[in-house]
Amino acid sequence: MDYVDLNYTPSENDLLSCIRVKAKNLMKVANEIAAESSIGTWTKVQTMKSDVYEKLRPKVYEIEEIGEEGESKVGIIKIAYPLDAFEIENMPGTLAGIAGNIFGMKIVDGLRILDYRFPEKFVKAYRGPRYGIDGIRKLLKVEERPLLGTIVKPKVGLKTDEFAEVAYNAWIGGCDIVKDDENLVSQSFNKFEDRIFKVLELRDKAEEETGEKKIYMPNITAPYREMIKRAELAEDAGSEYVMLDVVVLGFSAVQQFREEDFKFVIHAHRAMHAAITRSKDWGITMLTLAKIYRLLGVDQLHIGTVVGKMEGERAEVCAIRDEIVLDKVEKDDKNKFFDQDWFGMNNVFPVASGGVYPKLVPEIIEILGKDVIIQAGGGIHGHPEGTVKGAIAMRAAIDAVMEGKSLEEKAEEVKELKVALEHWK
Ligand SMILES: O=C(O)[C@@](O)(COP(=O)(O)O)[C@H](O)[C@H](O)COP(=O)(O)O
Ligand SMILES: [Mg+2]
Repeated sequence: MDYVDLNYTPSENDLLSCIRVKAKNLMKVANEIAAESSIGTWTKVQTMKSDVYEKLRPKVYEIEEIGEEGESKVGIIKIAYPLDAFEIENMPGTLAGIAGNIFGMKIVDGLRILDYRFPEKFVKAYRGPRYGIDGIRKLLKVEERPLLGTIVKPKVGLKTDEFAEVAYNAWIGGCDIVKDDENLVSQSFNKFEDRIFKVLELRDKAEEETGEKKIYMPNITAPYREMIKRAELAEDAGSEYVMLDVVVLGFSAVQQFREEDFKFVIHAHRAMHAAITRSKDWGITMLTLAKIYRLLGVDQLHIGTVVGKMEGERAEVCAIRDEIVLDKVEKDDKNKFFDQDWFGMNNVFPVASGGVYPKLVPEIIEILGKDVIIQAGGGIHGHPEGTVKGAIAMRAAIDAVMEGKSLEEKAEEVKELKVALEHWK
């Protein structure tokens, strides 16, 4: 058990990992996971140097058995990795070790990474978000209320002009933000190079007519070099934002994009995350991914709504919010397994999206607070009277909360909200 040292006290400089494991023998599997995720393999090797072994060997410093499932024991293990084992500025390289082969080992019946604690030196090796919540509020000139966004629906299929008109209607109705859907890229019926100019032209028109700052989030997700070309187009067209499907793009592309010289606010969509985050026995928690994306420098990130169509319990979604919003996070041993200091790194604006409609707005704000971007696609374009009225209804729902009124009271003032409350009981 070379890698197990239950008397070890982690140092401030260690990268810490907390893992839920299922296995016949927790001690043995903890030892194997520590080995396989660092300098070891299935057998002793004659090529091992004592200094390598001493300096770079991680230590399993906690093993807590929490239950049994069939013949397997279930436990929470914590491993402390010395930073010298990593090229700390290289996120994909780091994850290849601490979140790589270990998932494939026969000896584990379940392995889920619950949380990482990134020490100061590691955190400071990353740029983090360029804007953070304050920077985005300044840009949109919205001081306190939640921001309102929409996703143009149908997801794909509208021609460029049709798409731009829907965007314009959403802005006129009161949306701050209009975004592409995660799978709208540059299909033949709506080419990116056409859409970006057409939509921003109508954005400008909507700004003039409403006197409000309006934002378009174009999805530039594509193979890297093509993504850069689209970012340059967005820059030329006058976009302050871009949207990245961060999970399908990969950690390398997201890290590299943040290190380019663009000044965009980066909106991170997490399509495919649930393939990694949803199973309670396997994978990596969304909280852990969210911490990684904060380091990599996204400014906005989808975290769930609790009350909408996507999976995500209240405690977990609130824990994720804490990790991306707060500067000093305290552990709760339920979703947050380490105290995490972000050493002044900018925070990330949480995005609540997925099956949202006006009736859910008060609950979302009660759960996540006012520093949230509330997005509705179907909940706006599905309004019986169309997009403009749908946006008016969602905006009124947010205003009701800010004014301390019930939705029903507000619906007496704003008939579009009344229609929406009737339609989506
Ligand atoms: O395609 C959709 O489903 C959405 O555009 C929402 O549309 P609706 O408002 O019409 O539901 C978003 O992609 C989801 O919110 C993503 O999920 P999450 O935010 O959980 O990552
Ligand atoms: Mg979508």
